[in-house]
Amino acid sequence: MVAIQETELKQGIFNGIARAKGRSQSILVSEVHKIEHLDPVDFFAAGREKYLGERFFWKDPEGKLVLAGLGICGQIQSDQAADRFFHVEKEWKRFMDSALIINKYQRNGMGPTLFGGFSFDPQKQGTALWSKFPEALFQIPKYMLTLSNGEMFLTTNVICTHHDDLTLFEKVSRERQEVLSKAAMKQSFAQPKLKKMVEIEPEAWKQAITHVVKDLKQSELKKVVLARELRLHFDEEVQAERVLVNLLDHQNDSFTFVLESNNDCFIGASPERLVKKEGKSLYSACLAGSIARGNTPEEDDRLGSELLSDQKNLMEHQYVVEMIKEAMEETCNEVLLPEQPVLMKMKYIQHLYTPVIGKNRAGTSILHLVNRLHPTPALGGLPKQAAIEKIREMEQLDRGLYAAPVGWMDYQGNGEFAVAIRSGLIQGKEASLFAGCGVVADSNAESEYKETSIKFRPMLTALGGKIT
Ligand SMILES: C=C(O[C@@H]1C=C(C(=O)O)C=C[C@H]1O)C(=O)O
Ligand SMILES: [Mg+2]
Repeated sequence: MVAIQETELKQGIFNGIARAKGRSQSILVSEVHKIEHLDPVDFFAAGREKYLGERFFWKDPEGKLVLAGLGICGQIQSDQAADRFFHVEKEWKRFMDSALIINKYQRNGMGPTLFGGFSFDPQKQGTALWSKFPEALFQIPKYMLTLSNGEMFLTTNVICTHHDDLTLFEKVSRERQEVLSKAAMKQSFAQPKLKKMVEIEPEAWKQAITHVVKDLKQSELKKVVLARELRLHFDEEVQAERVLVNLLDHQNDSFTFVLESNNDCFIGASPERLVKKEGKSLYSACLAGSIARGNTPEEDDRLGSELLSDQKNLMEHQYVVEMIKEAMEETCNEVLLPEQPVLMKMKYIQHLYTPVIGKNRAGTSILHLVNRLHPTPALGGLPKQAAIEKIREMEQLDRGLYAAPVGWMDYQGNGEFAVAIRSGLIQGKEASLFAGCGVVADSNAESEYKETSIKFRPMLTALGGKIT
């Protein structure tokens, strides 16, 4: 079992309380410890009893960084459409301005770290489906495990107020020990049985595609992404841990994320980065244009080559490249990207992929970039505003956090956001899955329908179902 030396946290809380008294405001104390190896999923699962509904999980595709957060030490939310990015930024800065940070490791994703996401379109009328998630939802966890390049760290975050005394330290230290003892035990999670699968209005969806294709031929619109929903019914409550383990096993080269809010759970394995910031280095990705994987290596190669030279898919992709390049050039001195896309092969699907790298000019925050980039034409369309309005008008689906930015940022301003696709919302014994596709002037409703069916597969398989 992992035991932690207590002196630094005790001193930190002592100083935090003194600072809270001096300034008449609450103070965040954050302490980082290097710990022995733990399985991050076991850590996440250790929070089931006490912190259910207040947990998150993140893994980047290479597994260089894994985060698992338990409990809510602080939360930033917004239901305001206009300034939600700015609001999160401002509140986060307020926490950080007075925070006491004990962290001798100069690495990303530890110490005070914010995890959460934004909704796709705060101006679209929401439905009951996403009632547990505001337009922006970010958590500062009580306990956070960081797996950073193979080494493991535990961050403890505590809010100190002027009413507190050192019994706060005793409480936190007891609670933390409890979490670590539980995390040291392996747990198993049942695979619920899928009883029923309902495709929401597939025919109406195809008609919407045909309608949009007509619009694309008659207006300034070049691309619109339309998405649809699958509703699943199970014999028992679905536990996020089971789905998470399945995603990590079968979609390991994705961004894997879990964000709980109340009793609902948003979860997914996305191949698509929105933006990553590491010091001055910025990374983004253009991912659009899709084709199935082949059943044999030869068929797979043939499909890959077909995708690389298919005009409809190249067009779908090129719109994304143009927009991301332009957005990155606004804040970067130098933007590098290859001239031609390459293939990104996932388990069930292959995509056209263009990586983008930039050197950030001083002062641009990751949230500024998230705001500028979201939604890229891979998830919204082009021109941005007209496409969002078309989606608002034509799409039945309440996207909620689907296709929107989900990710983390730390107190040093580093962070990463993925585009939350290949995702689903678990609600007790039910779940909704989401999938969309880029509609351009050459699109055909039937093949876009098939493309979205493939895109449901990662989540559907993780939930124990399959598409025949
Ligand atoms: C919208 C989704 O995927 C996006 C649409 C793609 C396409 O239409 O070719 C490809 C990758 C993603 O940017 C989804 O998976 O739901
Ligand atoms: Mg497509």
